[in-house]
Formats: sequence, C-alpha cells, structure tokens
Amino acid sequence: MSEIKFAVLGQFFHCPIKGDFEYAKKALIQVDNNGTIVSVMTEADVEFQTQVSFFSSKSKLIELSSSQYLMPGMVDLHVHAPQFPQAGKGLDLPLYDWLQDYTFPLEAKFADMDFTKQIYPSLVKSLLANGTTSAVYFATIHKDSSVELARECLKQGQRGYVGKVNMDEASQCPPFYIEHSTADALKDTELFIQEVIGLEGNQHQLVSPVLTPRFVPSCTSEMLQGLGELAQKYQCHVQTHCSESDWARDYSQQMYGKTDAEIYRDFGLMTNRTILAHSIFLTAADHAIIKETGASIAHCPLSNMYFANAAMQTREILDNDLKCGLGSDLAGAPIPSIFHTCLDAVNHSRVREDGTSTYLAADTRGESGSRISFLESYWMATVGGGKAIDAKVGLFQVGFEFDALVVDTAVSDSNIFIIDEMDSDKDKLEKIITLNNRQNICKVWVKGQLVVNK
Ligand SMILES: Nc1nc2[nH]cnc2c(=O)[nH]1
Repeated sequence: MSEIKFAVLGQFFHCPIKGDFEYAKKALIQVDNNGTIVSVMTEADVEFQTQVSFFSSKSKLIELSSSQYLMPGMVDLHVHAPQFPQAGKGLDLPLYDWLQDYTFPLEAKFADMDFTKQIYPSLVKSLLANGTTSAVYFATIHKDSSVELARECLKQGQRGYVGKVNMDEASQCPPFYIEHSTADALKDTELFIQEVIGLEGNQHQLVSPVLTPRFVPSCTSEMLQGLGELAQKYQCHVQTHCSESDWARDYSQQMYGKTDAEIYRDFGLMTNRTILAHSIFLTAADHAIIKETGASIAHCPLSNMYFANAAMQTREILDNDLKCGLGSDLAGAPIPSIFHTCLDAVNHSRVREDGTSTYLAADTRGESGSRISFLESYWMATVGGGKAIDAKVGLFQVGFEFDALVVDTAVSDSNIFIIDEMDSDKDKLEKIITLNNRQNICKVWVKGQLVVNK
C-alpha cells in the first residue's frame, strides 16, 4: 500500500452531478505518494478526529482557514500556446483574416527555440496561477518547439496534452507557415508522439501527445488520412476545430459535401479521446456521431462571440449528454482563466436565450429555454473537462487524482465578498465561480504535487 503524502483539512466544493453541487464544511482528504485521493472523510466519520490528530502529529496536515475553499483543479480543453503574446489584441478581424494576418505570422516564429523558451514558461506559469491544472494545447507545426512545450508542462508540474499542429493545404496556409511535405509532417508527428511519451520525468504520463489537424481547411485529405492512422496506431488524443464559423462550415461542405464531424469520422479521427473545439454548427447527425464515438466538445464561449457568427447549442449538448468541457481558446479570446470562461459560458447562453434586437418583440427575440446555470458551467470546467481528457480529475473522490486549488476569499485584493449570515452555500460557490481572480488562488496541486504556493 502506498504511503500517505499529506492530508488536507477544510471545506470543499465540487459538482458530482451536472447542475448540482456538494459542499463539505469540514473534510479530511488523504492523498498518497502517487497523488491519488485515498480517503475522503467528514466529521460524521467516527475516525475523523483520530485521523486529524494523527496527520497533525506527523506534520502531514494542511489545515485551511475559514476563508479558504478547496476546489477541484480547472481543465482548459482548448489553448493555443503560441498565441499567448497575441492575447488581448487583434480581435478586430473575422477568423480567416485573423489567422492569415496575425496568427500565422506569430506562430511561424516558434521555429526559433529561443523565442519558444521565452514564451512557453510564462504561459504555463500563468495558467497554473489561474488554477488550470490540466491544459489541452495546440502548439505549432514545429516538432522541437512543440516538444519543448510538453517539457515545460512537465517541469512546472502541469497536466499537459500537447499537439504538434498539422497544416499542409497550400491554398490555405501561407508559404512561410506550412509543412515541408505531408509525408515529412506525418513522420515528424510520429516522432513527436514518441518523444513526448519518452520525455525524462514523464513516467507517469503527466504530459501526453495529441494529434492535431488544425482544421479541415488547413489539411489535405492525405494528411487527415495519415493522422487518422496514427490515432488508431497510438490510441492517443486528437484535437481539432469543428464547425466553428459560417466560413469554416461552408468550406467543408464545398470541399467534401460533408460536415466537419462526418469528415473527421470518415478519416478515423473521431474516437473517445477526440476533443472538438467550438462545434457551433452541429447538425442532429453530428450530435449522433459525437455521442456514438464518445468524442468531446470544448466550448469556448468568449471566442465564439468573436469568430462563430452564432451562439453555441450548449443547452442541447448538455441535455443530450454529449461530453463537453470548457476552453479558453487563448488567444481567440484573451483571458487565461477557466473561472472566467465559466462566467462567459453563462453569459453566452443568456444572450442566446434573450436575443439581442430591440426591433423585435421580446418573445420573438431569442431562443427560449437555452440558458445554462453557473453550476452547469462549473461542472463543465471540472468534471466535463476531466471526462474529455480521460483522466480521473474534477472530483474529490477516492481513486481520483488530487488536482486541486485553494481559493482564499480573504486576500487583501479580493473581489469576492462573502457574508456567512447572508450567503447560502450555493451563493458562496456562485460568487467564487464568477468573482475569482488569480490573486485568490493561493495553492494549486497537480497529481498531489504543490505547484503554486502563495
Ligand atoms: N479560434 C481559432 N480557430 C481556428 N481555426 C483554425 N485555427 C484556429 C485558431 O488558431 N483559433
């Protein structure tokens, strides 16, 4: 039996059931040397006090204060790592022009390892400080630079899913940012998979490789075919963009006469480890394909407001029990925080429900019944994300990995203001979801390893 590394004593929130939450006022969570939760006790357990005293006497007890809340780590299902320097600017163009004018020139710079090493450490640090314990990254087309991102995740202790981007369609990619050849790119991708799996210190697979066809327009059918074969061979994760905008949806129809989900399925890219970013223009048949294959959706609400030309079917996706989590889509949206994304997801659904045009009567303006709740968005950010990456994270339950953070509502520069006599447990959780900032996050653990400690 593995040894207990530490035990945390304090209050916690988590969401075992979509749309609901659990609050434990005083709990003791024991974590073993592998970073796995081996016991979750509350005061109702007869052994509770004895265990608390035991871990205290061994100096293995981490006791939270009354203003501190233990929460599951956040899962960001869609981050463009090389776009970090672009965050907060350049969102004035539609998707196609934004890629060509701003994004591809920036991503091309990651051929330079010095530039890579200047950017990626700050990005990983920033995400961890915002409570993102697991991140699913698009890197760039450059193998060595992409491996460096995986190495950086490992170094800072973040659960990282990293993809070397593939793009080889000459009509859609600029000459300065395109694979040398499809065959070379596929070889590089296979090497990338092997190098990431074999990284020094990655025995527990904290970082994993992800096959990453950028999206249908940037890939030839040979590339999609080759990546589909690698997905079957290595059983690794796959990530891509799916039906993100009118333009992207129409491109697929013109080229293949199919939707993105149908194209990915037909090339063997839809598996229960596939993450489809955006997924705005889904048909009923797409829903069926996604459900049948067990693929997941990364909902990126803020970026959708810039690029999607439409609102996400979040309500239907949740009601249809499709696997769905949240993505920041840095830097199609500027904010590196999945707490913020929770708020965006709710806002996005409310705008959809209400509609926008003041020239229309209220009852014809929006799509009634399409809102989602704060608890549903938080569920997506934790449990939904965990299911998408196929990791046991997002809940404080025995057998789950201890990926967690401590939110302190009493830090001097806090936006969260809790009054115990006035705020119910649900009020407190909603306040934390909506008002939490990185200054409130004082501790972060990934797989039982303390990676942020303020
Ligand atoms: N939001 C977003 N959509 C894309 N579609 C293809 N590439 C991208 C990208 O970098 N960001």
